[in-house]
Order: sequence, then structure tokens, then C-alpha cells
Amino acid sequence: MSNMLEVADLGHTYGDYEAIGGLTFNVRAGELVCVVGPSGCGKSTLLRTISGLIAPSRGDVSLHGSHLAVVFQDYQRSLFPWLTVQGNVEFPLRSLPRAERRARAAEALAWVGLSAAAKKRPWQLSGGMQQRVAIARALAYRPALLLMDEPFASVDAQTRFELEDLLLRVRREHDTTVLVVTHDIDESVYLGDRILVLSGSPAKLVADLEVPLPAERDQVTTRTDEAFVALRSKVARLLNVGGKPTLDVDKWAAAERESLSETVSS
Ligand SMILES: Nc1ncnc2c1ncn2[C@@H]1O[C@H](COP(=O)(O)OP(=O)(O)OP(=O)(O)O)[C@@H](O)[C@H]1O
Repeated sequence: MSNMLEVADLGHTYGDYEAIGGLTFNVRAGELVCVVGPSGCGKSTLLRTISGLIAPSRGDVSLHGSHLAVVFQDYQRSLFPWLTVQGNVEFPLRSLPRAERRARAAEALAWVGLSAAAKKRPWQLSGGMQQRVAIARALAYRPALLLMDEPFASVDAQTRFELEDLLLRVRREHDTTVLVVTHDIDESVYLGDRILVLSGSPAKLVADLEVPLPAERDQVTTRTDEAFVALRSKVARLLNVGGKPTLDVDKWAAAERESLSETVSS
């Protein structure tokens, strides 16, 4: 599988504050990769540098495709309240002929189950439906890479499960490459083909973990699967949830990589 995204020694400082400390990783075409890390470690900064919203202080980002789309946590601020749902989804497609714009938006709204809401305004919809509009808008653009920054953090638990399953279905049906930032360990294991675990600020890569679960997942059986529970514990341990702060991230990461390669080769 070829790489869709290559990130090499990416670093960013705000003034003299180092937010990202040199990250190197790849995302393969068609893969869904989750990024987890402690609060404030630099996850959003990472997405901003990949999307080009800010220029990184050092390193390279290579996207092997023409464009990307970003879905943010705050759907209320990312949708235009004066446009209809259809108008919102069409908005990034302004350069296309009207008929194609219409067709693509209608198609993307069908993917997320919102065809019947096309003529409504965003504020007439529930939070979960609004986030589905934001996802449809991103998909209608047909991005080479879909970036998502805590996309389900502002909805209730039930809606979150529904949106997670929607994302898994849509990326499977349309072979979308996705990079999702989340602070939720369970969500990273449930959604991901791979999980990138970041350390506290400055963010460094602590582990790059394959998720050993079948592609077909469901909220009840997957979350009770032994492999799910084991990986969730491993990520929690790496993030030091409830533990002491790690003093030497590089040493820790090297030990983890060694134990991982032992697991893979055994
Ligand atoms: N524009 C900015 N200027 C200065 N410092 C910033 C700026 N944006 C972010 N930071 C700092 O950089 C660090 C990383 O911020 P970032 O928002 O990337 O972290 P995060 O992991 O996404 O946080 P959270 O988990 O809370 O969403 C934080 O300490 C933050 O205060």
C-alpha cells in the first residue's frame, strides 16, 4: 500500500515554546490512523501544520494527492447558519459547474443519511446531525486525506457511537484515508487501523501501534473483544493515565518499539 501522507521530523514552536518536538510517521492510502496524546500536547498543532493552516518551524509534510479536508470539533462554528444544509455542503465546491456541485452534495448527504434535511438550516438540526453535515461537506470535496480534530467530542455518548460507526462505514465504502485526533483512548482503538501515541508537550511519538481487530467493528462485541481491551490498556499505560510522568520519552519510546518488534517477530 502506498503512502498518502508522509510527515518527516515535523516540529513547531510558538515563540520560544516548543509544541511539537520532531514527529515522523506515514499514513498509507485507505488507512484510518488515530492520534492520541495528553491534553495540550500539540495534537491540534499537528493537524494545523499538516493542513497548511500554519507553517511548521521545521520538517516536511508530503501529501500524495491533490487536496485535503478538515472536520473540526465545533460544528456550530464550522457551518454557515444562513445557508441550507445543501448550501453548506456545496460551499467548498464553488469552482465546479452548478449541476456537478448539486450532484456531489446530494450524494454526500445520502452517504451520511441526511438527504431529507437538505433544505433545512443547520440550526434546525440536532448536534449529531450538524456534525454529519460537516462530514458530508468534507466528503463531497473528495479529499485525498480527511483530517478530523476531536470530531465527536461535542456530542452525547449515544450520538458519538453512531457517528463513529458512520465514519467507519463511509471510509470503508469510499476508501477514504483518514487521520483522526482524539483524546479518547477507547475511540482510538475502536476506529483505528493504527494508533499514534504522543507524549506530553513537546509532542514526540511514543508508539505507532497496529490495531489487531477485524475491519468490521461493532460497538458491543468489538469493545468487549480481548484484543480491544488489551490495546486500550496498553495505550493508557503509554499515556501514563493515573501514573507517574515519564522522564525520558525517547528512552521509553525505544523500549516500546523494541517490545513491539519482539511481539511482531514472535
Ligand atoms: N497560537 C498559539 N500561540 C501560542 N501557543 C499556542 C498556540 N496554539 C497552541 N499553543 C500551545 O501549544 C500547546 C499545544 O496546543 P494544541 O492545541 O496543539 O494541543 P492539543 O493537544 O490539541 O490540546 P487539547 O488536547 O487540549 O485539545 C499548548 O500548550 C498550547 O497552549
